Amino acid sequence: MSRSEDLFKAAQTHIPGGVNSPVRAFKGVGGTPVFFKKGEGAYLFDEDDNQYIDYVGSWGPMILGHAHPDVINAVRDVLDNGLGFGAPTAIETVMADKVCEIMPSIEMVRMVSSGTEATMSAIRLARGYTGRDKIVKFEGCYHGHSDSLLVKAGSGALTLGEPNSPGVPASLAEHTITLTFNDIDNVRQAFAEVGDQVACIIVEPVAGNMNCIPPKEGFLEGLREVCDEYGSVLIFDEVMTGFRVALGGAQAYYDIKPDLTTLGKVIGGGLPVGAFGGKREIMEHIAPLGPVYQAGTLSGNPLSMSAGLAMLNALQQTSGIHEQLAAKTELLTQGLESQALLHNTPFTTSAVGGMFGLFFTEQTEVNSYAAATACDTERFAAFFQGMLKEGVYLAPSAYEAGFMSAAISAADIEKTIEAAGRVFATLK
Ligand SMILES: Cc1ncc(COP(=O)(O)O)c(C=O)c1O
Ligand SMILES: N[C@H](C=O)CCC(=O)O
Repeated sequence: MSRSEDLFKAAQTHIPGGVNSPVRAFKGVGGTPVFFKKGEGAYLFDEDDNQYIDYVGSWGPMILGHAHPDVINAVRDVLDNGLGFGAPTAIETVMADKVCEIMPSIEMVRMVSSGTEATMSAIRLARGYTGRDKIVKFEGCYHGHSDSLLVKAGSGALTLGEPNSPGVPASLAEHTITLTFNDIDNVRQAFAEVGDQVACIIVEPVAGNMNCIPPKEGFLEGLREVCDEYGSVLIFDEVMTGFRVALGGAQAYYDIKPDLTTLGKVIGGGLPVGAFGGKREIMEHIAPLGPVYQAGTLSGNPLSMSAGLAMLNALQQTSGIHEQLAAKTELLTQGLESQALLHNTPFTTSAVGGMFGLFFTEQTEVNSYAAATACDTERFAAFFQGMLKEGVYLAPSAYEAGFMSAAISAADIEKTIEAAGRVFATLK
């Protein structure tokens, strides 16, 4: 790790905390962040030439594994034509058609450059469409770092202990109502009081930014009902779950139709992309069709569109890929649970499709923010460091989901489980 240590030291001179996104700093697990130089299939290679089985996948987009030839070649094919024009290109329509085909709740879609932009724009659209200011989100859910959404947020904000970020004006944060994920009674109660002022509910249909917490049966259905009753817009933030838990995302997996959907990660094949889309009636309020302004110089960038389209085509054309991802995730989580049991470590897991969670807890199931934040984060940190030494790269925070890729083999999973056995044996 000596080169990573040197690089981290050098990075801190001109980059705040030495990283360009806070979770990368390893504050939740201690030690020095690993500096990577290459990814290939299931593996990452660091600057010291160590190899790791990767269960982060760039936080989700590398669903086919790193440097997948279809994606790399798609980028190569358009590279020589120029990197962007700030004007329409044909591939944007192909992408829009593909997204609408895969997710039928989306009748129109607008491309942006990150998940943050997607959720920020969807919220503005919901406000503009309904003429209401208040929004509802859930504690521990993360929807990027726009002001309205950095209230009781998950991911790095939770890892660093700042779920309510300084810098967000109180006069803006007061419009964000934060409720309890998986508690539909809490939602009904809040709507009984102020429902007619609520522009939208935004939710991660599978919460992946406070570890990985699947929705309880009836929770998402309840949100749909409440939004219908009060005329609020239901936004599924599928930046993580889209094209991952099923080709059609969590909305296909749970068979619930949101009004708007936000996308990111997979849709760019690893390049910076986001998107938001949904009902035509709502999307027609976006400029230039309607008055709600939203724009982006780099939106629909040809490289990102080509990479994303290659990814979506590969996912669509590889039969059974999501079933295989789910089966491999199950193999991993069950194997880890067995090893933990063998070594008397209180531990449980969650899994939805190609997403999973690891919890150091006596509880057998973790389905709330309170339960997730009651888990033993010190043990998680020790486990993380042990696994890193064993050549397994997990998300460097107890408040992040893990991601399976199609490139990870049964043999890689077996190696991971054996490594975990050795690490569990060392945990106090
Ligand atoms: C569910 C969810 N929404 C939104 C975002 C924001 O995406 P980005 O980091 O691309 O801005 C993320 C990840 O960061 C996410 O996991
Ligand atoms: N949880 C985030 C993405 O889903 C982690 C990525 C980041 O903030 O750098």
